[in-house]
Amino acid sequence: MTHWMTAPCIEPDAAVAAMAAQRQASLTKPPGSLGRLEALAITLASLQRRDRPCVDQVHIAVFAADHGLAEEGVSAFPQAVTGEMLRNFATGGAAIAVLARELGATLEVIHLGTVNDPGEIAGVRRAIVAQSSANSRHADAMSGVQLEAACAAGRDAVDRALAEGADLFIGGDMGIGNTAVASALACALLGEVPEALTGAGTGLDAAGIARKAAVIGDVLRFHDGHLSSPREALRRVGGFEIAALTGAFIAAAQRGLPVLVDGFIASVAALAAVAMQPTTRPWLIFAHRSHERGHRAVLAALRAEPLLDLQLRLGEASGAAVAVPLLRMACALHRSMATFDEAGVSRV
Ligand SMILES: O=C(O)c1ccc[n+]([C@@H]2O[C@H](COP(=O)([O-])O)[C@@H](O)[C@H]2O)c1
Ligand SMILES: Cc1cc2nc[nH]c2cc1C
Repeated sequence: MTHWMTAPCIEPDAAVAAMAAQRQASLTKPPGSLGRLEALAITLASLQRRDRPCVDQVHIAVFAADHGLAEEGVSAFPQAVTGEMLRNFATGGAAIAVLARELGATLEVIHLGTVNDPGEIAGVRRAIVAQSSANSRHADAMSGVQLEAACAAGRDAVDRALAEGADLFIGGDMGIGNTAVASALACALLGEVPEALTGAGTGLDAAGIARKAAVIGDVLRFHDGHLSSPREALRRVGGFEIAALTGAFIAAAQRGLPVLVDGFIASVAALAAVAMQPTTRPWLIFAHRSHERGHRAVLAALRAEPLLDLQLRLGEASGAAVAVPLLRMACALHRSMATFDEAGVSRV
């Protein structure tokens, strides 16, 4: 039996795209003058299979997990922060909580496992895979069973989004050490050297980045010869929240729910998703270029041109949330502008 993550995704509707393109051409503006906002509206129309797309209902799922690799000193922050941030997400003080409120978006936080587990927190969904992934410098980051559980947690979040009637899915990440993990996975998927894809994360200096790249080099050597399958690469060198995002992106594309992809970590999950099931790709809209070194190469590999470049490097879905108003504007223009005929304006 084929695994659910390799089942094909829904195809965007080319007929609706053609109708939306025709409408764009009829609106009172020089053709093409609204630039990428025009393409955005047409893309959303083809994904949502409606002539007038909308992004009123946005579902944001933030997946939090700890990483065994963090014990190698690859982050500027202590590992305890992952668990501590769970409460901050739930009580509304985290950046994504503020942005979700501004957008009127649904925010759910999914706890996949932390070393300092804060226990039950109202507003945080427990889907514990393990306290942490294992240290991929010396072991597989996770077992096959753990990989399945993490990917299914992402798929389940998409199903909740659909049950709520979401127009758009956003996935976010929280996990100290996860830029190193994402860099290692991106190196495995792209055949790149660590130096090309290793950055400051939460704020390492140049010496810290060099040490982090050396650790990633060790990780890649330890798993050498076993990273050619994207699924195996995700299991051996990935993390629970990255696997959840990978599962979520594939599930969203299989169910026909457009995705707005956040920064570096989410984009590496997108890379894994597209490697596992290439028909995922049309469902992914890339929100921003993160300041994290490596994001540019990952976006290039995905042939993605992100909407924003604001030097954000926070993660937790914040960059995607910031881009939602652009999508809303694109839809409003597409829906509500007058046509040349309606306004009695002369065409060329
Ligand atoms: O998504 C990004 O572009 C991004 C870039 C740098 C850091 N982060 C966030 O910072 C944490 C990982 O940083 P680090 O230094 O611990 O690897 C993790 O919680 C991410 O959400 C996120
Ligand atoms: C405080 C803090 C908040 C975060 N949110 C996402 N990654 C983070 C990393 C840190 C350190």
